[in-house]
Amino acid sequence: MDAELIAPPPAAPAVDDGEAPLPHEEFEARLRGKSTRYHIHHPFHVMMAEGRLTPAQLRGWVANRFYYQVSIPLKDAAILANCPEREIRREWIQRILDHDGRGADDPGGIEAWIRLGEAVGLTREDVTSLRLVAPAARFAVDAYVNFARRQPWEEAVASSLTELFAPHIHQQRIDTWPQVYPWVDPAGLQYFRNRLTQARRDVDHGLRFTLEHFSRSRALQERALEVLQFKLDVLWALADAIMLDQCEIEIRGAKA
Ligand SMILES: O=C(O)c1cc(C(=O)O)c2c(n1)C(=O)C(=O)c1cc(C(=O)O)[nH]c1-2
Repeated sequence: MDAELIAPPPAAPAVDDGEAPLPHEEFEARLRGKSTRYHIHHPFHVMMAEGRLTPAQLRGWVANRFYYQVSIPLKDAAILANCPEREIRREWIQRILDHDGRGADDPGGIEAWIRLGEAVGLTREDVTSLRLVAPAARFAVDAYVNFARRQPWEEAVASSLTELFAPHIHQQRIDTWPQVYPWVDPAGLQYFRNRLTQARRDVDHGLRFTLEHFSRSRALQERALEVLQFKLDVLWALADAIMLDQCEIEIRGAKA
């Protein structure tokens, strides 16, 4: 099954409708203005930051989110496969290495997420087997990978720009978890620390490209905003899926 249905409609051709493109500063402000729809505002993430998740719920989030972690390199490989520009590929390939790792000295983000799993009390096998991943979480993440496979690579680049807002949520976890979840081994937070610099570097590149490429017409700029909204919806749907999964587990537990 794939999750194509929640992807936005195919791109409209970049017609010159007479409206001038927004200046870069204004276009960037519109993209950044999408932060109000970021999953940091989702009730599950609000509860997480306030320390209101039970250990089982926090473990459920880590286990489900692992499916996003292992899918990001597939999404980035789809962008590489569709992109004929060597300069872009040279930069973009770093993202795959960040997650997959470069060898023993740099085991990469997927390994760091497994260690986060261990820090919250899961086993490596609990995480890597994907047996705790809810069906709707898979659907949300697959929609993102399928989008990158099927849509123009330039749109897939723009869809990664939710990372504009990610350093804030990573920093929030680094700041709050030691107080509100003192039972979590702090070594497990290394994933979030690594992402602070990696996400900023990714965003520099992705934003520069998006501002240039999509400013060729006002219609293209609107399309970039639509694509960013699609990705925000993927993250929101993923949080919905995880929250509902935790409710279902509790209901089953109460019945048992
Ligand atoms: O923990 C988060 O809330 C969060 C959000 C996002 C995001 O905004 O897409 C990413 C990440 N983390 C992340 O760790 C990561 O590596 C990442 C890559 C991408 C992407 O779209 O290419 N998003 C994100």
